[in-house]
Amino acid sequence: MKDIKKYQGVIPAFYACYDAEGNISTEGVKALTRHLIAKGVKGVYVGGSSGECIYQHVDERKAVLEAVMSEAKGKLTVIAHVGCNNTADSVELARHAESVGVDAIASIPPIYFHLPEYAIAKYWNDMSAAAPNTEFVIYNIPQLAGTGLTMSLLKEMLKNPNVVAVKNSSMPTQDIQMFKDAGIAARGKGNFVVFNGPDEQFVSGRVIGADGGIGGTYAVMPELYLAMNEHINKGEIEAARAIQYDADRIIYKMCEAHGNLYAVQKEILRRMYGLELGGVREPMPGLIPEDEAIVAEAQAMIEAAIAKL
Ligand SMILES: CC(=O)N[C@@H]([C@@H](O)[C@H](O)[C@H](O)CO)[C@@H](O)CC(=O)C(=O)O
Repeated sequence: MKDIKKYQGVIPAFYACYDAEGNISTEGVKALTRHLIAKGVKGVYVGGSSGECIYQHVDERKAVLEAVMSEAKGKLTVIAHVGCNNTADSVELARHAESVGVDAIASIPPIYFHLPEYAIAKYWNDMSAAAPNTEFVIYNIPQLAGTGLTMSLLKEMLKNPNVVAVKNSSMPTQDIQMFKDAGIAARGKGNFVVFNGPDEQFVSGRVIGADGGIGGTYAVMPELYLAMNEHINKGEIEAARAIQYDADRIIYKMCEAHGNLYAVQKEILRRMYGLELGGVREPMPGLIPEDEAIVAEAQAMIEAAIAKL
C-alpha cells in the first residue's frame, strides 16, 4: 500500500444528486463535493448504496464520478464504487474510474444470485484487472448484497496485491478484527485497511480496529463523525460515545419517515445549506407531507448536537 493515511478518517458515502426531472444533476454533485471539502472530511465514497448506484445507468455513474473528480481531485481521497449487477458493466466502470484518477475502486459481491466464492473472486478480480494501477476495496454489506465476505474468500482475494481494504458494513464489529487480522497477516501491519460501515457503530468499530469509516449519514452531519474520530484518536472514549449516542438518536429519527433515509438527508441538506440534490429514484419511496415533522425534528437534533461539540 502506498499511503494508508489517505484512508484514515471520515469518508462520507456520496449521495445521488438529481434535478427536478429526476436526472443526474452534475451541478448538484459539484456543490455537494465542495460542501464536503469545506466541512473537512477525509474523502468521499462515490456510487455506493447511499449513491443509489443500483438504480443508475453506467453512463450516469461515469458522469457523477467525473463531476466529483472535477472538484475533489487532489483535495479528497476518492473511492469509486464500481460494482454493477454484471461483470461487463463493472469492468467498464473500473476502467473509467482509473482513467479519471481515483484513489481506489470498490465493489459489492454479485447481487441477487448467490454465487460460489470462485465466481465472486473472478467478478472482483476482473474489475481489478481493468484498473491495474488502482487499489481495490472489498465492500462487505451482507444485509443489502445478500452475500457475506468469508475468511476463505478474503484470503483468496488477498492473492491480488491491489486488494488493500475491506469496507465492512456487516453488524458484528468482531468482523472488523477478523478481516484486519487476515489482512495484516498477508500484507504486514499498516498495509491493510478496514473501514467501519454501520454509522451507529462508528465508535465501536474504530475502537475494535477500523482505520476509518465510510457511512451514509456522515454527509448530513459530518461534524459529529469528525468529532467522534478526533476523540477516539485522543483516547477520549466517553466523549466519543456521547456524540455517537446523539448521532444514533438522529439516525433513528430520520428512519421514522415514510420517505427513504436518503430522501430525508437530502432534504435536510437543502434546508440547512441550500443544496439542491433532489429526491430519490423509484422504486425508493420519496418524502410525503406527513414526513415534515420528522424532517424538521431531525434537522433540529443535528443543529443541537453540533452546537454541543
Ligand atoms: C446498510 C447500509 O446502508 N449501511 C450504510 C450505513 O451508512 C447506514 O446507512 C447507516 O448506518 C444508517 O443505518 C453504509 O454502511 C453503506 C453506505 O454508506 C454506502 O455504501 O453508501
